[in-house]
Amino acid sequence: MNHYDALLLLSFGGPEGPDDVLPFLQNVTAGRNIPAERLLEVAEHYHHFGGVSPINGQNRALIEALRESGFPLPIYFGNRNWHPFLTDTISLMKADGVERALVFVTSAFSSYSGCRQYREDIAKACEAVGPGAPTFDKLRVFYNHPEFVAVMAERVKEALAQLPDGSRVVFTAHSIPQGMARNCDYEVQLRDSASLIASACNLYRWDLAFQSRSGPPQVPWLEPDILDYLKSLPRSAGAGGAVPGVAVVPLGFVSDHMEVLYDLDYEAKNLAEELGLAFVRAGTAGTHPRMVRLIHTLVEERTSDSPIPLALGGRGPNHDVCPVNCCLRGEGRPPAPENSR
Ligand SMILES: CC1=C(CCC(=O)O)c2cc3nc(cc4[nH]c(cc5[nH]c(cc1n2)c(C)c5CCC(=O)O)c(CCC(=O)O)c4C)C(CCC(=O)O)=C3C
Ligand SMILES: [Fe+2]
Repeated sequence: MNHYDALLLLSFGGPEGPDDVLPFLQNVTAGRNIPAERLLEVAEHYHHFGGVSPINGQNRALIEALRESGFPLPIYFGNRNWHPFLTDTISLMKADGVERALVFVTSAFSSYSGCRQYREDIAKACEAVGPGAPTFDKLRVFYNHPEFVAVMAERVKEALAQLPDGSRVVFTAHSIPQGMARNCDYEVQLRDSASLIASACNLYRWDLAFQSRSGPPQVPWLEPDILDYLKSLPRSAGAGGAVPGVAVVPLGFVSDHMEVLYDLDYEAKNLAEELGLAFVRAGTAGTHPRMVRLIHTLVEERTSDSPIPLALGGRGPNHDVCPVNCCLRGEGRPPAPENSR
């Protein structure tokens, strides 16, 4: 029997007021190659919503829903980039006598940003806290878990019910540099997850696009961008006929984040309007009761003597313990100019 004293919900963090925006963005981009103009542009996205990202509130609501569901362990909340900072949370856990904890990371897919970087964050925070810090075991990613697939299928159906027949379904996820994508299963997992959700909705076609690209323009990131995708949809009654509308499904975000509010609900929606496309943004998983059940089952799986790991499709349950080279950051370097050597 594997015993754990607590669950840590570990997330990205986001600002909760105008004064938080710049220091938050500085934390996110420290040591990253993000152009200054991009940073100012993103700061404006946050200010557009009063400097408040929904992410922390969504995570607190999920923790509340877990507690109300009779979760068997005390739950702690820590973030990479904003309060409550992971180091403070781990200090608190140590003071409370927690020795061994499971970690639920708020990312359904594996990438440097969603997997390895969180493990590095834990290692750094434990080092800062010093001797007596708890040990942590990360729960596996859940992109093909039946509960996650079921929630997202429900979200897709809700969106399609508001759209004319013949509308397209496009799943979106945060773009990452192609160099980073080569080091992980991010894109394969996204396609697998999207295809499982589409089957659950009896959809015969779906697409995958990316959003929220950052970094210098000469570095290739995953494409197509959601805006280019919308522009590419047939608009006149040609061979296949015009596409009347689109359901945009933020598959890569487990709850509403600034990227969802700004890049989809504002930018993509405005573009769709200009293009004459009906537009519905599907909901995120958020605090759906199935998300709560998902976390219960992931924890039961790790504490049971005879676990039955649930997974749909052909890829099976993802690993519990990451291999040494899992989700390396990758170079993301721009290609050398033609005339240099
Ligand atoms: C894969 C992935 C996820 C999903 C998995 C996961 O959850 O990790 C994710 C989530 C998020 N990304 C977020 C915000 C930002 N991401 C940035 C920058 C970057 N993201 C990247 C990737 C990802 N990001 C990458 C490769 C960069 C380039 C810099 C770097 O190599 O690290 C920047 C800098 C400015 C910009 O250029 O956009 C910001 C502000 C927020 C919070 C939103 C809110 O406040 O509601 C969340 C949940
Ligand atoms: Fe990001």
